[in-house]
Amino acid sequence: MTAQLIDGVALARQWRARVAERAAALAARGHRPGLAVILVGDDAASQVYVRNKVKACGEAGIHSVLETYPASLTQDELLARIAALNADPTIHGILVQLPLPPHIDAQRVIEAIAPAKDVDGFHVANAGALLVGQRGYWPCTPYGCVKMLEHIGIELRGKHAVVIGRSNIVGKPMALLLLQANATVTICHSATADLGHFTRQADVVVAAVGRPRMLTADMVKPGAVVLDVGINRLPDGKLCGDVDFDTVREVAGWITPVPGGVGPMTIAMLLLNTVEAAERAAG
Ligand SMILES: Nc1nc2c(c(=O)[nH]1)N[C@@H](CN(C=O)c1ccc(C(=O)N[C@@H](CCC(=O)O)C(=O)O)cc1)CN2
Ligand SMILES: [Mg+2]
Repeated sequence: MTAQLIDGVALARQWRARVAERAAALAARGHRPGLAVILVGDDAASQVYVRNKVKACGEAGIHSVLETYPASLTQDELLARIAALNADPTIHGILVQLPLPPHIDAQRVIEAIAPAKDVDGFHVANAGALLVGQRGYWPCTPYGCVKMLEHIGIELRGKHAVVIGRSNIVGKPMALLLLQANATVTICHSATADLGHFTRQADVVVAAVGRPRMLTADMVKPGAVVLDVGINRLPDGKLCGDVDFDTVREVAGWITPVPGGVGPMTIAMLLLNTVEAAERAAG
């Protein structure tokens, strides 16, 4: 059996078109959605991601402002910029691209963003809202994974989902979203003994560890859905996921590629959260 591919590029395109319709409807009422993107430092990958975000905004009819600062920017200077954007009525979403330079406390910066404008869903108020099932903003990568699972029509109730990774931006929110969909959820991480013991029981595996091709075919139950959140740059410059795609695709029922899987959905969900924030502000 060869797994069916979940095409993140095509699904993201569909979501971006839906966002564009909602943005146009808001603009017609005089409420053009606006996103501020802040980049500190010169991380090459981050530069690509913020450029892609700004471009995607333009295509969806979302106004965007890109603020780039040198790595020498102080934390207080960054906090002052966020305070100004919090007070700017033309801006509905604010995101600070991660990672930040080491002299800046990322969590302190995230907590400075008004929760209503935190379209990354990283603020503790949004994390708490997800935990207790209240309305808030969901982090874009796990949100994109949920949309992919909905798209393939898998019923999660009673299924066993294994999340590999426990970061605040992917692993933990992913586990909570799967739990909300009535899956039985196991979180595995770097200290998990015998990872394969867990993943072999999984109907859904979400790999978000940042270790190239660590999930191999012998660790996957035949027919399972495998979502690969990893984006690893190999020494030869090629990109690969956390999943050993070529072998796992022979066992899994569904699989996401890297590139072209979860990554494009992350940006589509950022746009969705931004248009949602603008709708909420417009009333
Ligand atoms: N403030 C944030 N910082 C970071 C986030 C985030 O959601 N908010 N996530 C990641 C980076 N990221 C978005 O910011 C991101 C990474 C990758 C992709 C993507 O589409 N990747 C492509 C491949 C791109 C390439 O060639 O390098 C793919 O998977 O097809 C989108 C968004 C960390 N920081
Ligand atoms: Mg830091």
